[in-house]
Amino acid sequence: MQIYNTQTRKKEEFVPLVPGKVGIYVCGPTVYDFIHIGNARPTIVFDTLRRYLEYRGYDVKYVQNLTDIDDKMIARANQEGITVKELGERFIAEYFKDADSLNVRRADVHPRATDHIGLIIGMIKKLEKNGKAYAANGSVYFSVASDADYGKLSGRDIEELMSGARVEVDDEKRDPMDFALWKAAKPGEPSWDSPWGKGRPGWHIECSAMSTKYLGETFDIHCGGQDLVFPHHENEVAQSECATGKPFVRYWMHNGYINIDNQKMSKSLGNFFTVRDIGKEFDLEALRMFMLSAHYRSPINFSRELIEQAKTALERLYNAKRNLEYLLGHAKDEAAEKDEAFIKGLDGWRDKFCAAMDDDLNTADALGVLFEAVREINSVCDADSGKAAVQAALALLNELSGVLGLLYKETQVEDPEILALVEQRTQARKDKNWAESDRIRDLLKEKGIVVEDTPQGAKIHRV
Ligand SMILES: Nc1ncnc2c1ncn2[C@@H]1O[C@H](COP(=O)(O)OP(=O)(O)OP(=O)(O)O)[C@@H](O)[C@H]1O
Ligand SMILES: [Zn+2]
Repeated sequence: MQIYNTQTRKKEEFVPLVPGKVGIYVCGPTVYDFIHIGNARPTIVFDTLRRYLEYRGYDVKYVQNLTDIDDKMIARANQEGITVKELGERFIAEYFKDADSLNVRRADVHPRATDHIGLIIGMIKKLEKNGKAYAANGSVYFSVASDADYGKLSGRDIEELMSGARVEVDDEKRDPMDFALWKAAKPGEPSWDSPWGKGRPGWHIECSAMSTKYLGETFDIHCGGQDLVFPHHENEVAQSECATGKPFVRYWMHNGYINIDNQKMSKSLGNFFTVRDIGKEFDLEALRMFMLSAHYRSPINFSRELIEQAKTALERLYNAKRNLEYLLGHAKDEAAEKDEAFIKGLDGWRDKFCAAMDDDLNTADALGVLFEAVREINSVCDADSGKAAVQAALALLNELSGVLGLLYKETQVEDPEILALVEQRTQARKDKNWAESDRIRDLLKEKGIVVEDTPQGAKIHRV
């Protein structure tokens, strides 16, 4: 697989550190509010990366942190009159609700910053010992000037950064580019004991400390949105490499923005839609489809029309699936003449799908392949097809859409109450009692069941 590595600014062949195993760290949300659909992009895209690597046989360890202490957390908790801990618990639960409704699998570990204070302090002490950090008035800062490699991830020139940085009045930092590893406690803020007095960790250090704990000092893939390249990830590299003396991350992957009118969707600009709100208007599987319809590094300008399009595209996949399930229930055991070539041809679709995903996780092209495959399946599979052919087509459709985390909703209806209603409706139609048949159809619709009358009888499926 080729991966575009932000650090080298080119596509590189992905070779894991340990054959057969992959360690992935994704910067997760700061849990002070509901996530917006910009935040949902890395969540969905990197969940798909994980699924694909597993599909290709890798044993993946996937870690996503939850930032549950920082300035935004403290400000919001004060505003709401609750503790930072209560705020964190509330929005961690809300985050998982959204992740579940986007069919994003739980990470193997979801470390929280506040559960790792001792570990973080240990790393800061190491940096101090290595001459890379200094304490000032109960806070500790990373000394950017002490790190000759600083700027290598984002490709920024350190001299330029230094000269451009603003010097704050009363600044206790030696250089304006230095950043906080530990922040001395202010009155009313949550704090922990440390060698420098009471305080709390800075944001960047939590990711360095927790990724190392769960994935090792050097690991394979680190992901996040483009806005994190600088300063967050640049600072992570500096902290980790200066603490361990080893290379930190082998491949850096960054997703492009979800924009509104070509401006990044963000809380501070107020131009955002939460996943929860979009979920009131659309089935969130359509939002997942929308995210995967573009390459993860391309910006997407958000519009409702694009989600509508994604919904229609998704419906085409579900129709194909239902059709195959229906055919399977009626197909003959013996193969039709056309079946052998058709079954052989299915492997070609799988190969093309993987070729697209191998090209820097090109989900847009992979979806294109899936739709081409569906077009062929729809035109070849019919009432004459043998069972094996229909089964193979259905398996391929489920397999490839499963890699993308799509097409997971139940399509078959087994609920006895629903089946009894369908039976009553069939009887009403036989009796030419159209009013009753329409009434039952509407009742079924309310329960999310659509009835289609075919020459073979009533076909039902979930909406
Ligand atoms: N508009 C966007 N498009 C794509 N990814 C985004 C967007 N906004 C944030 N992200 C990503 O979402 C993840 C969670 O970010 P974080 O919790 O820092 O967001 P936030 O601070 O709440 O967002 P905001 O940028 O709106 O203030 C990060 O990987 C970040 O890069
Ligand atoms: Zn991070």
